[in-house]
Amino acid sequence: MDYFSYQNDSLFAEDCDVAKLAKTHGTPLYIYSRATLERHWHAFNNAVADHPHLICYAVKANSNLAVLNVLARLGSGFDIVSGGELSRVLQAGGDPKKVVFSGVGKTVAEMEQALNIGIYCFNVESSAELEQLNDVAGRLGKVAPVSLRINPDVDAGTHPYISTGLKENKFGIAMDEADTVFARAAELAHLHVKGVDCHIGSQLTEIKPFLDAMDRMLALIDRLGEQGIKIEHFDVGGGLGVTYNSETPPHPDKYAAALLDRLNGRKLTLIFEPGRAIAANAGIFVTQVLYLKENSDKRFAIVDGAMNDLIRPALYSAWQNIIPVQQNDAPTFAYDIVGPVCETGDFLGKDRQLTVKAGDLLAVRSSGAYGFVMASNYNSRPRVAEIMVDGSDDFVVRQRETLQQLWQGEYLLP
Ligand SMILES: Cc1ncc(COP(=O)(O)O)c(C=O)c1O
Ligand SMILES: N[C@@H](CCCC[NH3+])C(=O)O
Repeated sequence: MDYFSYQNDSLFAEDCDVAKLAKTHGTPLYIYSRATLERHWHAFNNAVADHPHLICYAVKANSNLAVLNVLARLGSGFDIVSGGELSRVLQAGGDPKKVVFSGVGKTVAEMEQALNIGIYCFNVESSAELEQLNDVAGRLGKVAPVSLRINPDVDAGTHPYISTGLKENKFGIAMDEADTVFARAAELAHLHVKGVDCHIGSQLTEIKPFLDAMDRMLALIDRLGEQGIKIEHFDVGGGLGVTYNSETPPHPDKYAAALLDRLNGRKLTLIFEPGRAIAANAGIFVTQVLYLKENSDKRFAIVDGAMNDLIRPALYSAWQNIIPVQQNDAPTFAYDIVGPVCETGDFLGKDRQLTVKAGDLLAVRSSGAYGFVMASNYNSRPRVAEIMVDGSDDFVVRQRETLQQLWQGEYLLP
């Protein structure tokens, strides 16, 4: 079931006419579907329903308060990477007791904030961070719950910029140091060792790399058990891919079944940190064609949305489907869909077969994850509005930025 589909040639988001939303709220515009977010979260939660688990949505994928609130209402936990994300989770009604804190560069202030609030676990990524966290917890008279993020050195088979589980990547503690760092963690007075975690990359479309990583992590967990270090949970990270084009990532059911099979009866709570798999296909980015331009080689559709609004195509050459908001049968031509930003890399798609004219609306699909959250004000472009649809209702969940907001906090010299 696709909550973004055509009714009489007009694109709908659930029961809302996308063209009408664009007219009411202007373009460019992000539109999210509540039903899709909920379905994707339940897909994970149901997949492990019979096993102790926690689904910690990766806030970085889409941190709009309404998105977090929809998931918090389902009982979701959250994977955060900053004090800012922790504050957002609280603001959205999320339960701090279900928060795991990842990231290679947690500051003392962020550690203090999370310890004072009382989160589920810190995912510690280096020896230096471990010592720092122990000191901070001691100073506050607290015991920090910790999991060590281990870099299993497996190839996730994804884009190099979003691969995180190789030795050459900055993430996690190297596997060959893991036993020593765990032993150190176990003897530090202000830490309580709870778990082991890994996250090998994003947009994985095969189960095998996950299982390769899991085998190495389970071997570590078994060794730690023999040393008397009891591990309560295994956090498998996020990374499950989505269909942007023709990828066929496993359904969470299949993915979880394979992991549970590998657990082989071990009594470990499983933690999942899905971001993209929950949010990407729950959102579209709507943009309007400003001008058509052609030369002897190329046709361009110049649209009002740009790389500052949706950077994935420019940054990773990511392919996202671009579809008309109003379908028709007229002949199609190959267009590069480009934005107004002064960069050659400013494109949303290249060589797309479309029928378009100035004024038409286009929707870039799969834009709910790593879309708005990566937006910038480059070229002094205000960040766009975000809408959430729920059946036939639509809600502004973030207002379009104003020009005044752009230079708020900037000052002229006296
Ligand atoms: C530690 C951690 N957990 C979870 C995620 C979410 O990843 P994804 O959106 O691919 O599920 C990321 C980002 O890759 C991450 O770095
Ligand atoms: N921003 C990336 C994913 C990064 C994953 C974060 N650890 C993307 O759009 O694909």
